[in-house]
Parts: sequence; C-alpha cells; structure tokens
Amino acid sequence: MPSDFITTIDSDDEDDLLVQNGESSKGRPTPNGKAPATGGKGKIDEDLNPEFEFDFDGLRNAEIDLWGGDEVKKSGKGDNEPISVDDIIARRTGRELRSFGEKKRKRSGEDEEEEDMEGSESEEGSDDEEEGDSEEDEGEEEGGMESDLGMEVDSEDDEEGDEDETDDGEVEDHEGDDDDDAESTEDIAETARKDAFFSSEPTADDPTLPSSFASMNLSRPLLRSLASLNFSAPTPIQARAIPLALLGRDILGSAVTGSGKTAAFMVPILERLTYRDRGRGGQACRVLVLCPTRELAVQCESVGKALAERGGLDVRFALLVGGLSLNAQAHTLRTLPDILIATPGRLIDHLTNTPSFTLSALDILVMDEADRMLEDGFSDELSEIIRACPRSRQTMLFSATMTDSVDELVKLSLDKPIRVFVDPKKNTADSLTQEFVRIRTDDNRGPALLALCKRTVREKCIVFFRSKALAHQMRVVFGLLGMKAAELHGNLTQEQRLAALNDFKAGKVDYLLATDLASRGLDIKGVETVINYDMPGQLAQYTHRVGRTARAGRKGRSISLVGEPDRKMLKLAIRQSVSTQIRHRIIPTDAITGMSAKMDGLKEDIADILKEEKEEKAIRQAEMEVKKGQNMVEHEEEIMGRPKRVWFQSEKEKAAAKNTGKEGYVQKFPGAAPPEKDDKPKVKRGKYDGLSRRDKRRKMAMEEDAAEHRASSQSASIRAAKKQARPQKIGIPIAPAPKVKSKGGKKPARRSAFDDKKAGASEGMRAKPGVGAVKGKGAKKAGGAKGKPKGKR
Ligand SMILES: Nc1ncnc2c1ncn2[C@@H]1O[C@H](COP(=O)(O)OP(=O)(O)OP(=O)(O)O)[C@@H](O)[C@H]1O
Repeated sequence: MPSDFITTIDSDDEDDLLVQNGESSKGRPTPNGKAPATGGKGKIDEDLNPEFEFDFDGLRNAEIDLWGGDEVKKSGKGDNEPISVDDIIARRTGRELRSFGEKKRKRSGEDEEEEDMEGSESEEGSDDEEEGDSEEDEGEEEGGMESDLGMEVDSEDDEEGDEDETDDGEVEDHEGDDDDDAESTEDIAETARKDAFFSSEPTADDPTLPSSFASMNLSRPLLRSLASLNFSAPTPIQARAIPLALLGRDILGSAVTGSGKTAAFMVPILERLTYRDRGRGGQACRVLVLCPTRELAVQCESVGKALAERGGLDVRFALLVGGLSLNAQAHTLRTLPDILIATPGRLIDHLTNTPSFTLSALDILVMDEADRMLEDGFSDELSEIIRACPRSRQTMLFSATMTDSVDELVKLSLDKPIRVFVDPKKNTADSLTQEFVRIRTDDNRGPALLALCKRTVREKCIVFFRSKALAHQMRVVFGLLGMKAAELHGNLTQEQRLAALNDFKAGKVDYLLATDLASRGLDIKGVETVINYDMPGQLAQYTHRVGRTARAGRKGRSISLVGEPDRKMLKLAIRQSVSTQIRHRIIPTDAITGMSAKMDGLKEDIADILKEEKEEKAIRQAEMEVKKGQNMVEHEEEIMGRPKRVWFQSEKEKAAAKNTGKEGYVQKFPGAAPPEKDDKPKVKRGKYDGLSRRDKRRKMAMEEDAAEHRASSQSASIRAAKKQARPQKIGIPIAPAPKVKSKGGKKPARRSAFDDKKAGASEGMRAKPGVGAVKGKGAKKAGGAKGKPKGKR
C-alpha cells in the first residue's frame, strides 16, 4: 500500500470539500483566506455519482416537513416545558447563546454589538495561529499516515498487519490451510442455503431497468407527486426495487445511505393502494412499516404523507410510536388507516391493548433499517409482530447494511425474496469524505472535539457519542464555550427529542450532540459534517452514522476521533471505502492543550450547571406529582375505571433483550468493542433499589397489572372482540383456489389483498405486458401477483 494513499490535512482549516459545495460555503468566511487544499478534491468532484444529478436547490426537503407531523405538533408546551440547559447557562454567563448563523448576521449588520464579537474574535484568533501550529505539528507527527494512525490500509498490508496480532480472530481467518478449508466449506454451504432461499432473478445489471418513473407505469397522481417533490428520475435502488415491489415480490433491498430507499418502498405501496377496494368491508390496515426509532418513523410518515398529499391520493396514515399519546393513536386506529408506521414496542402495545385493532388484513410489511430490527434486541417483539401478520403478506426489508444471512431471515417467513443490492461492495456514498484524527490519550478527546468545533466545524454538524451522559455533559461544555448545540438521545422526552431535531434542522443550533439513536435513517437536509467523538462498536453503526451527511449526491464529510482501541474499527471503515475518500486530519497540539486548559477551568461551572439542572428537574417532578395527585382526587372514578394495560415485556425483560442484542451484534463483528460490562462484583440489590420514584411506581404498577392480567380473562375478551371486528378481505370474494401442492410441497400459494379480480392483478399493479405482466408459470402468488416480470430473465 503506497503511503500517499491517504491525503493528510495538516491543519484543521476549513476543508475545501464544503467550500466547494456552493450551498454550504455561502457566506462562510474562508479561514485565513487560504486557498483550499487541493489534494483529492478534484477527484471527489469527478467521482460524484452521475446518477444523482437531481435538482437539489433546496426545494425538495424544504417542502417535505419531516419533523412537523400533526401528531408531533399536538404535544403542546406549556406547564411542562422542558428544562433548558441553555437557559441555565445564559443565566450563569449573562450571555444568550446564539447560533453561528445568528452571530454572522449580527456581525455583518451591527458593528456596535461588540460583546457578540467576543467569541468570533477568539475564533479568528485561533484560526490565525493555525498555520504555524500545523507546521509544528507536522514535525511532531512523524512517519506519515500509517504510523499516525498506527495501521496500514491496503488490503495486502492489512493481512500482514493482522498476522502480527496473534490473538486476533480476524488473523486466524487468514492463517493456515485448514482454516481456509473449513471456511470455504462453510462458505459453500452458506451459498447453497442462500441459493435455495433467495430468488435467483438477476436485478443488478438488468438492461431493462426503468430510467424514469414514467416508464414504471405509475399512475398519474403519483407521477405528479414525484415531480412536485423534484424526484425527476429514480435512484438506482428505486429503479430496481419499485417494479419488483409493484409485482408483490418479497424484497431485500440495500443501497448506500441517503440513496432514496424510503421512496423505494413508499412509492409502490401508494401505487398499490390506489387500486384497493374502497367499498364497505374493504377498509383495513393494509400496510405496516416498522422502524427502529421514533424519529425515523416520524420521518417515514412524513415522506409517505408528502407523496400521498401531493398526488391527491386518498390514503390515511397512522403513526404508532412511543412518547406520543396512546389514546390519540388508539382513536386513529379505530378509523382503520391504510398505512401504519410504527416502532415495535408501541405497535405491540396497541395489538395487546387496543380492542379491535388487528393486523389480520395486512398486505404489505416493510422493515426499514431491517438489519437493526433483526438484531436479537428486537427478536421477541419481532416474533410477536410476525405472528400477528398474515402469511400471505408481501415483505420488504431495507437497509444500507442489509444482511442476507439466511439464519436471520428465516423467522420472517419470506417467499423467495429477491436481493436488490445496489453495489454491495460499497457501503459509503461517493460524495462522502472520511477524515480520521488520531487521539493519543482519551483525555485529549474532549479538547480535540472542542478545538475542531471552535475552529473548523462551526455549523450543520452532528456529533455522535457512545453515551447519553457524555452527550449531555458536552452540551453544557459547548454552551459554556458559546457554541449552540442541541442533544438527542434516549434520556429525553419525545417532545425534547423532536424539538432538538427541529432546532437543528432550522439552523437554530449548530450542533446536534447525539447517541446512536440518531445514527440510522434520519434525513436532515444540509448536514455538512458528522463527527464521531469515538468510533462506534460496530462497522454498521459507523456506516449509518457517517451516512447522515453526503446524502442524495450532496457532498459531506465525516471526522472520526480515533484512539488506540479503535484501530480495528478504523481498519474496517477504511477497507469498505474508496481510497480517495480517506483523509488524515491533524489538529494542532496547541489547540488541544489550549482547549484542555479551558475545559479544566470550566469544571466547576459544569458541575454547578448539572447540579442546578438536577434540582430544577426535581422541583418539576415534585410539581408534577402534586398535579397528578390532584387529578387522581378529582377524576379518580374515571382513572380507576380505565382498562388496565397489558405489557408485552417487563422492563427487566426489555433490558435483557437489549443486552442480548448488543452481545450478539458484537460477536458478529469481530472488530467491535465488547459491550460495556460491569466487572464489579454484583451486590444483591433489592427489587426497587436504584430506581427513581417514578420508575419504582411504574415498575410496581406494571407488576400489579401483569399479576391481575394473568388472573383475569381480559385478554380472552379482547381476542374475542378482535375476532368479531376483523375486517373482511377486500374486493369481490374469490372462490378458494384449488390446493396445488408446490414443488416443495409446503407453503400454500400466497395471495395479496390487492390481487383483486375486479381491479385485475395487472391493472392493480400497473404491470403492463412487457414490463412486469404476470405469466402463468411465473405467477407464484395467487392472482399472479408475484409473477416474474417479463424481460427480466
Ligand atoms: N428519486 C429521487 N430524486 C431526488 N431525490 C431523492 C429521490 N429519492 C429520494 N430522494 C431524496 O434523497 C434523500 C435520502 O432519501 P432516504 O432518506 O430515503 O435515503 P435512505 O437510502 O433511506 O437513507 P438511509 O440509509 O440513511 O436510511 C431524501 O432527502 C429524499 O428526499
């Protein structure tokens, strides 16, 4: 591997990458007035995927409001307005925090506002120092890229490097003929299983792939809608997946982050719903889209709604996610919405507790970020959901890091799924530049991040942390240093989570300090930089994190702080990327030491702010308790009269499932860091020890509920009610097809409820002859819904 393989950025100047990007550099001062470094830049421009030549002048996402869904707006503020760390900081420092954009506007508009210039002056000062610093640094950082990052990146060299690490599982893979033999036998067996499991239809190099949405025979309203969203041509995954999805095929879809996978399943869903039977009895929940996080579900719903509304389609959605009102959701469910977008936990809650809600008429099941959903952590919930879905459904799984491991997929009872993997060797977008910063000691991590943000990455940046506590602490530090940040992690209320996203999206804050909660699927326009404060434990996580930028053909960069323990992950990350996308960034030592001193000076303030926040929280909590008590007194009858909820998993079970998931995932990725384990000897704890009062009460209530439920016949009556309320199959009743034993002699032929004779399978799916018409033999599913597309062999 040649040592000049990776470009070294020898100062933390504003990288040329974003300055090149017309939209992002607008109005931004070029630090030091330096000409941007040219290394590799031209190459990136040339490498821009031509398939993403869309019109991106802000129209698209400006028009799809991803975070402002009705359900979200409903959660009003008022008495329970969350505590703002920014307010506490402002009170202490006597200075209100402003975003980078606001500061810039102020600076250019009102020169007299000297006090606002303070921060920016010091920023400029630090920029002026950069050149000298970086030169010094070059001297310090001897040995170029390889010794700096302590590794080689060429595949051959990698193998050599690996051989040195005798205790490395990866090395063993390369060592010894016996191992190779065993591995290859395993490979052959696995390949044979895959061949038997998946459909062998070629999709990747099919010359008949549609080059426009119009040639997919989509209905006019949908074409109108796509045009109004500026989706002028299908992305590669859309061109491959949409025609197959319209035919009702089970699909396993994978393409790099930000390549339009959401529309790849949403468009065919909407198209097929256009032809559903709307008569009495035809109404039912027909489509379920499962997402691993609430935010992703909100986003997915917004994309679907935007597509439907713009085409004037009469399709109703329901968002079933935790953190939003259960009652409102139950109410919507009673109206039998067509498409459910849900997170697993809340969906199961409704399946268990909302009378008459059932998935028995479901036609399409989609799992977004499916590899995540297939992890052990979701296993129980997933099995429960799959059990509730009819076998005859169509199933579509999508993810940028999709697995085609048969072991994991069998539980979904797929029917000859087709793998639609766009460029499976490539996991990151061509327009992404990945930078790595070597961190010598962990103490330097914080200062390095702050130096980077203070001097270089001033806005539109997501910073990923491994822990919620760290993300929160950093927010305080950012605030004290005058940088406006929001945090996004699981310790926040749903309202706070969505507010953080909205603020970031609107540019009210420059940094989103997040945990992996935000790593998957989120499509936030204009994110220029993703910083990994630490390397994540799994490669897939890394791929998704950095995939929050450089989406849909736009440019973006990731900057990862890499310490010694992250070496393996670094190797894996480099291995899966195009070499021209990799850079080594050096942050001047002076900048780090300076920042370190600043952080030391802030220690007391940080502790005080966190304490003040805690106290405020406690006061709010107490106030809430009082309110609750009052409510209880005033409305006791009504509250006690409500049916008791049944919980699918206790908190303990949930935690256990989560841990299994973590461990399982780490095993799958040999380079991954082990899950955080508590090595301390376990002291036997009381049942409710360590729980907050709220959690303790909740736990007690749950236990009571569970006990009562076992004794009562409630679930039986719900089941009976559900059975009664089960919607009829849509369309004209079709005489049951004579039972034909398939070759394997096991599964009965599938039917989709969309395969309505009246609409006609080919009409309903718009599968015109020659595009995807159903042919007798290939029509595996009832009505020929899953006939193989003509001309695709
Ligand atoms: N055909 C198209 N033309 C133009 N823009 C598109 C097209 N399809 C999707 N997009 C845009 O591309 C962006 C990324 O889409 P999407 O969020 O679906 O990506 P993804 O592949 O699901 O990413 P991830 O793997 O991170 O979940 C969105 O802003 C979307 O509006």
